[in-house]
Amino acid sequence: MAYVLVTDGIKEDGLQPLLNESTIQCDIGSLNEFSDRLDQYEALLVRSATKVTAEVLNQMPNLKIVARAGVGVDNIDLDAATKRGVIVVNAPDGNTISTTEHTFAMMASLVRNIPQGTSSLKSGKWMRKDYVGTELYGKTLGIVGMGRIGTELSRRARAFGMNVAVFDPFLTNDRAQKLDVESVEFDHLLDVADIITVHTPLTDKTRGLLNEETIARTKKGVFLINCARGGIIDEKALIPYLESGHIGGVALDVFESEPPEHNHPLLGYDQVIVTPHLGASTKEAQLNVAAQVADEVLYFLQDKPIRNAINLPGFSKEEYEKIKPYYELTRKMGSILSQCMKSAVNLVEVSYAGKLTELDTAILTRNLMASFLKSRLDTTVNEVNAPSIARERGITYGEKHSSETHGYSNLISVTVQGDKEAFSLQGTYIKEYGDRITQLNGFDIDFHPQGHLLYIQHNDRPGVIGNVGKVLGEHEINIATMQVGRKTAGGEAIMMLSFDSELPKNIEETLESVQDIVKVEQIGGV
Ligand SMILES: NC(=O)c1ccc[n+]([C@@H]2O[C@H](COP(=O)([O-])OP(=O)(O)OC[C@H]3O[C@@H](n4cnc5c(N)ncnc54)[C@H](O)[C@@H]3O)[C@@H](O)[C@H]2O)c1
Ligand SMILES: O=C(O)CC[C@@H](O)C(=O)O
Repeated sequence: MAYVLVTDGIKEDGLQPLLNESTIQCDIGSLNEFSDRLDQYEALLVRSATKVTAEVLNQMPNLKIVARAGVGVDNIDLDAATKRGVIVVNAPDGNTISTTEHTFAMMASLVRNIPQGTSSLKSGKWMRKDYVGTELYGKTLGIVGMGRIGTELSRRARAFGMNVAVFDPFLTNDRAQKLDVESVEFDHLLDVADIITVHTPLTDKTRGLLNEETIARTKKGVFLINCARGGIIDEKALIPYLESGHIGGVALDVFESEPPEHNHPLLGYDQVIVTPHLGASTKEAQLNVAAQVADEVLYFLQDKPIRNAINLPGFSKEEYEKIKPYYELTRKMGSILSQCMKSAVNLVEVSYAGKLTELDTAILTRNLMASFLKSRLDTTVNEVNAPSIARERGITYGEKHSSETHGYSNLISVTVQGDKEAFSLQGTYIKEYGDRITQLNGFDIDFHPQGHLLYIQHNDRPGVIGNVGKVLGEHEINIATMQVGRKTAGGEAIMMLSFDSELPKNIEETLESVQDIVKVEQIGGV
């Protein structure tokens, strides 16, 4: 039975895939309510209220996946999760339309004083002169961050006859042209926009993007909107410009601290309209994000591919199908390399050739590194934390795509480099034969990496192979397969033997005492 905890009132209708699964027990409530059982959960589903801190992760030693029913993962300590090997997934597009529509509604309300008019009329006044608005038609909307929401918003703004100027360092000219928007530098956007709306994540680069200095550059009467993350617009910086009348109005759905204090200075200004982080609060969005994360968690618990991991390279189902056969091969190669090269390693180089160059191989390299490190360390290592663990241990690794296929349709070549020695391995996947190791430390060889293996380096002399057979026979060890390889007659040679069962621990020493044998390594668990 897998235990899953669902918090923050994630919409139950969307959780059906998890609730209907007989091998999963889903508890619904808060971390506090289930504090005596936190150690049993493998999956945790949250919206934004639950703070998944390093401390919470420590209280959940069995946790393997945190799923955020929404986009922003700023309530999750990603570094701590990654270090622990906990996968973090989100629901990246389930609430895009709702948040776009909310932003648009905020913009329309802001320029036409709708909230102010509503409360004034409800308080018994009829103030038509005070609430003269501004048309959207013909105005320039400045969008900072042209991702999912920025893009959807630009379409709606164009439909309203607005000009759209966009700043996003990752936006290509081609895409800007297709979307019929003008891609501009940030300073230019500040100069030309009548309304500025931010749709970036909150990062070190975007925190305080609109601050005292940058707001000073904006047009007099500018309207500012933040339905992304509190802090992208510096709240304090707004005050002098609201006082002076430079800013025409501000619409905020998000705040630096949520909820904002009831005497928050911005709440006192009539030109400031606010909603309590309602961007994603529609029936449709909540159903979408709940269903998206429920599917992801279910797939994960069933060992199926997940698509929206934040701390793993993402790939589609189609890509996964293509990558699957090489996944097992890279796992085995990592394990063999780690066991053959017992000394300290400071560099791992992975090269992909043939069909593999058409794929996103980053996940394969992570898998290989995880398997390589796992054989050496006594901590949880997986594709998520392999990069940070390698860094911590001073191991640099990299991958490249190469044209050297050596006649195979696909080929993975790995070299691990230490201070004094290096070790290399090549492997391929052949549909009819499965995974094969085709070269080991420069020796051509061909074996299926499976079961208990013995790697022997020796001098190419008559009788060595017979002596190995004799020693193993004396220990009643039955050889399943044997492969030999050499570079030149009478020079260095290797043997790779496989066995049906585990070998005695001391067999390496016994074999190393045989004449002309240079080195023996047992390779287990492949
Ligand atoms: N109010 C809500 O309820 C609500 C709901 C959903 C999303 N959000 C927030 O909205 C924001 C946007 O969401 P999205 O789904 O469009 O994200 P997204 O990842 O699709 O888009 C973000 C865009 O910002 C751009 N960007 C990053 N750094 C930038 C920088 N320094 N300057 C300019 N552009 C930069 C990226 O290139 C990307 O195109 C996020 O902060 C998300 O958390 C809020
Ligand atoms: O859970 C929510 O309603 C907030 C969602 C939103 O901020 C997000 O980042 O997806």
